[in-house]
Amino acid sequence: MNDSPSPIPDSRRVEVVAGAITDARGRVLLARRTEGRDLAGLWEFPGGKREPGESPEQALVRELREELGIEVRVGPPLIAVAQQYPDKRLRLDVRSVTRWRGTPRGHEGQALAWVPRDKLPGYAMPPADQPVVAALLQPDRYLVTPVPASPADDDAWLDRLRGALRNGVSRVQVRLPGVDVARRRALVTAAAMDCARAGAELLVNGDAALAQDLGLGLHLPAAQLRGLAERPVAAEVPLAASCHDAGELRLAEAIGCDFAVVGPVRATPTHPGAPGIGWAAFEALREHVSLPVYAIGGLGLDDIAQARSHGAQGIAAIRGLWP
Ligand SMILES: Nc1nc2c([nH]c(=O)n2[C@H]2C[C@H](O)[C@@H](COP(=O)(O)OP(=O)(O)OP(=O)(O)O)O2)c(=O)[nH]1
Repeated sequence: MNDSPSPIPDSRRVEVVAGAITDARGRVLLARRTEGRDLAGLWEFPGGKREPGESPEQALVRELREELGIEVRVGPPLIAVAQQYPDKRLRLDVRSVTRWRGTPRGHEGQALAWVPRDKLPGYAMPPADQPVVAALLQPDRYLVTPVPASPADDDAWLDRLRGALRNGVSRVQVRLPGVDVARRRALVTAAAMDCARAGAELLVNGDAALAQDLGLGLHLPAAQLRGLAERPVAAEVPLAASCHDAGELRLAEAIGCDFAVVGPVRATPTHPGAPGIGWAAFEALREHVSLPVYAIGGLGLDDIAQARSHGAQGIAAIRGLWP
């Protein structure tokens, strides 16, 4: 599928800064957009448009004073999401806020709700907010396993997987190209037990039958994704896809993928000769969908903050996450 050029000119770019305001019980403050405004009735993170000459921090302090009557200390960046809307290109820059003075009230007549984190997906929100909610709830790293060189290495491979789980990985794609069916099944079964014990999610790369059989998630290579018109596994199991262009991302969203992976952002030994697309191209692709999207290609833990600043859920990696 080809990338269609964006129909929205750069002059329609709108910079918005908002707060993920979180109280001591971990609840997040949402505000409901009032009637007569764009996206009326949807819930959002309080904030608003940056004015000329304002830094994001200054804009957020002003907006939250005007809208909620509180004086905030702006915390670290959570994620900045570029998103295409029918009439504009939005960039929603969300900052964590855990410290403020005063009690938030809807000074513009907007309803407010303190929402426990796990209840956030139940609130209808604008498209740019879906990746923000995912950034609050889902892992910022996605391990893709390397292939054990020979059957003699399978035990060591499982040891390394356990090491990765101990290091905090909680979303894993088992990718075993060239490994025969029986050995693949044995490795995936053993890996699934370790992941379950660690509370981690496991997705099998490219083998829908095996995923279905073992009740595991499925990760679709782009070539498989392109042949699908509907979700190939039950709604209860995780589904993800590797995508390289806007058409593949839209298809991944349309068939109900939970998240996608886009890259290579940098050149990597796994794909010799393929140059990295860079962060600007990653961000431009991401804005076509509201799925959480991991960046892949030569990335490691040190790249997570930069990935988030370009709208990524986080990083996906083989070497960067394998101990
Ligand atoms: N504050 C905030 N705005 C959001 C979020 N998600 C999202 O798509 N937006 C959009 C809605 C608006 O188009 C824009 C924020 O501008 P604003 O709050 O100053 O809204 P407004 O009604 O004055 O703007 P508009 O109707 O003229 O677009 O960003 C969010 O979580 N928080």
